Parts: sequence; structure tokens; C-alpha cells
Amino acid sequence: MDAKGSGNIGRYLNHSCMPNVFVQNVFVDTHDLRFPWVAFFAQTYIIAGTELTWDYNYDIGSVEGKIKYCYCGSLKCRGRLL
Ligand SMILES: C[S@@+](CC[C@H](N)C(=O)[O-])C[C@H]1O[C@@H](n2cnc3c(N)ncnc32)[C@H](O)[C@@H]1O
Repeated sequence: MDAKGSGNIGRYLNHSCMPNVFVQNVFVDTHDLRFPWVAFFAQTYIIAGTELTWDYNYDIGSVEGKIKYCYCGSLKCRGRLL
């Protein structure tokens, strides 16, 4: 998945270590495993106006020379995205 060239509103969802949304592949127009739709589902009741966030689940340290700090501000913040 690469939203660099094009994408939809999903590209604006930020990461949180305590997210209110989770992501799951669903198969809508084909059962070909290479072409899932990436769907977001609420994992808790979300009050209108609350920012939607999901857990990017990146492997910290997996990109050599790249450090990305997490600013989600949650109580369970892991401190880094990458
Ligand atoms: C898919 S974009 C999310 C939308 C982005 N914030 C924007 O304004 O376009 C992913 C990027 O947002 C930033 N980001 C998202 N969640 C973050 C977080 N919890 N802490 C720090 N940066 C975050 C990082 O730079 C990350 O690479």
C-alpha cells in the first residue's frame, strides 16, 4: 500500500499506541489475496468529533538509520513509531 501518488481520506489517519480503530483486510470485489480492501473498524464507542487513530504496528528499528518518535500522547505510548 503506497499512498504517495494517490489515496483517500484514510491516508490522514494518524497512529496511536491506544487507538480507537483497527485495520483489517476485506475482500469485496475479488477473493484474490493480492487485492484486499484495507478497511478500518471502530474498536470502541467513538464520540463524534474524536480523532480516529490506528496502530501502525511498525517494527521499531526495522528501517536502518530511521528513527520516528511517537507523539500520540496516550498513557501506553511506546515512544517510537520507527
Ligand atoms: C499516513 S500519515 C498520517 C497523516 C499525517 N499526519 C498528515 O498530516 O498528512 C503518517 C505520518 O504521520 C505522522 N504521524 C502519524 N501518527 C503519528 C504519531 N503518533 N506520532 C508522530 N507522528 C505521527 C508520521 O510522520 C507518519 O509518517
